[in-house]
Amino acid sequence: MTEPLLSIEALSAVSLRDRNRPVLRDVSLTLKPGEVRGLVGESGAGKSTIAKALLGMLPATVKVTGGWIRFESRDLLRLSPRSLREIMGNEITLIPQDPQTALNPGRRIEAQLTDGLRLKRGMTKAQARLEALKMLAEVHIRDPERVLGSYPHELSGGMRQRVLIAAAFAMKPKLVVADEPTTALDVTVQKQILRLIRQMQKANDTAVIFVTHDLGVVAQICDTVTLLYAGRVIEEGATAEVMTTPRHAYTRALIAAGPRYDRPDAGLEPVPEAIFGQLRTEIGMAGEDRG
Ligand SMILES: Nc1ncnc2c1ncn2[C@@H]1O[C@H](COP(=O)(O)OP(=O)(O)OP(=O)(O)O)[C@@H](O)[C@H]1O
Repeated sequence: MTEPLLSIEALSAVSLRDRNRPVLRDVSLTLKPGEVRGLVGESGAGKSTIAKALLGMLPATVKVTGGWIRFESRDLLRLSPRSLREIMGNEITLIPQDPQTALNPGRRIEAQLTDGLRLKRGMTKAQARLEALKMLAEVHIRDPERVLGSYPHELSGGMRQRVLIAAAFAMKPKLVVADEPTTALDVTVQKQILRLIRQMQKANDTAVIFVTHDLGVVAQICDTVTLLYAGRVIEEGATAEVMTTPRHAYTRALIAAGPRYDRPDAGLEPVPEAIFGQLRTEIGMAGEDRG
């Protein structure tokens, strides 16, 4: 059996901003090298909190109350800031939600792509430029010279996201955390970007944690899925199995509601209110506000 690359064990956290309300409740999941796992759930389910914990970016107002995050043999929650800095941006990287805000508007793409290569891989300016051109070609950017010379506002949203995908894979990381990477893009571009992430992941055999609201996206690109509600794992397993034989009534209702279950305007069946009641009882949320 392959050793897991990542193993989250009984992770619990509370929000200090919100009267110590539980944000994560005993969350466990494992990820093998090269596995693509979807983290799915409605707003407030705790997906981003898990992503931030993996990236060493938990806000001061979220307090971990128990559990471990083992990355290979290291416990990410208890590493020195220096060891964390060595891992983040190198072994674990991020594809962010909004390519617009993730890039520095005042610097050309070349400077933003080559900084890491020069600093972390010790390349000269000329070597880093060549490497950046290669990286852009890998994410199917046709005129990499022009893109390197551009400022972010001169590129489309899809192009900016390609640049960030190139940057995320540039260091040959073991794990990429993709935090709703297509939410800010047009539907047609979304499809291309999903395909690209999957291609890059396969070519490099990188493990990916893919945060999304969208079960349709999970079905398209994730090998495995963990479904969260109010910080609790409700269902998990191989994507094909969960989608065809879901065990929990909530999962069944989400699948029936269609890929965009989070958008009532899509005109699909909403999740019946009774199921939320059942979830709240199971999770032991009596007395907590729903939010
Ligand atoms: N900076 C913060 N400080 C304290 N609590 C927070 C903070 N950010 C989020 N929370 C709380 O953590 C809970 C989970 O939020 P989180 O952002 O992880 O959910 P999510 O599933 O990613 O939702 P979304 O899809 O809306 O991003 C929420 O109840 C929220 O109130």
